[in-house]
Amino acid sequence: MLKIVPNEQTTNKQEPNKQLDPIFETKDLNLWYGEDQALKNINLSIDKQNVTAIIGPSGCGKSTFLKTLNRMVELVPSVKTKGEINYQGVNIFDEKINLVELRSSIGMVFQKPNPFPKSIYDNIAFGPRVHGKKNKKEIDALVEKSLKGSGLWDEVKDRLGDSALSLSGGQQQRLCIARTLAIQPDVILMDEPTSALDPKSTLIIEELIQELKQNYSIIIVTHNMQQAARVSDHTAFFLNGEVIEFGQTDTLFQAPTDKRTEDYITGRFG
Ligand SMILES: Nc1ncnc2c1ncn2[C@@H]1O[C@H](COP(=O)(O)OP(=O)(O)OP(=O)(O)O)[C@@H](O)[C@H]1O
Repeated sequence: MLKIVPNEQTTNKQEPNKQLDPIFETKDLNLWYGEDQALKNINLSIDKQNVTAIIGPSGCGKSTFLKTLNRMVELVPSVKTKGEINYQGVNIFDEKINLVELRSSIGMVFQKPNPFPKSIYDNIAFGPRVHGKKNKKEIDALVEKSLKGSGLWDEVKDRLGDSALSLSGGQQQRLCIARTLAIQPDVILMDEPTSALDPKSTLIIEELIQELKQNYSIIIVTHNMQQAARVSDHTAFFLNGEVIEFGQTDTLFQAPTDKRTEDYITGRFG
């Protein structure tokens, strides 16, 4: 959790049974790698406890946008940003922001499953331990809860001491999701989480995304338009670093308002 008091805008919208306020609002967000501009005037409002898909052709800035949401993109030294990203009402570029807290609030799952070469148990326990949890019972409970949350518990509960590398690719990706859940985030960023998986494992992860959105806000980059249509509530279409169209997924796919969106989703380019 970020320990910065949210502004009024956030607190006064927390009414029961009403659409929750946005988890992210970007304002005139621009980003450069050196001299090359990768994001141009991005203004998006992303809902809480929703799945938002980011689609668009290769090189249009999808991953850059995703990694900007928890400032991971700044690991590239040449990166410069301008504009705002308000996360629960707090601008993440504010100098008071603690990046460790920000990144534990906004977890990330990558394209290729990347478990540590450790046991299944230690993969999940690693993050909580780094964040200071020492109590074995507490860590055991968190490991179980996280593996249940990613739908992997029943498959691994009798072999928690086995190497994570002994799991299948799909299981490894669910382990990586469990590892993210163990940090107790509010948001899960997913960068093409199923592109390295077979259709069956893909389906399992897509079903999992539907369950996870009850408790988390999910933003997923995908090249697969059917996947965006299946799993997301809202979709943003990016092109050359700009958001061309953003809206309800059904509307964007069935009645796009911009010709470029239509051309992309009908496979005319990209
Ligand atoms: N580390 C980097 N250094 C310099 N330029 C980069 C870096 N990462 C990305 N870029 C450039 O920024 C632009 C957007 O890249 P990005 O990876 O965000 O696109 P993408 O839409 O996610 O592409 P893909 O679908 O191929 O993964 C591209 O022109 C890319 O070459």
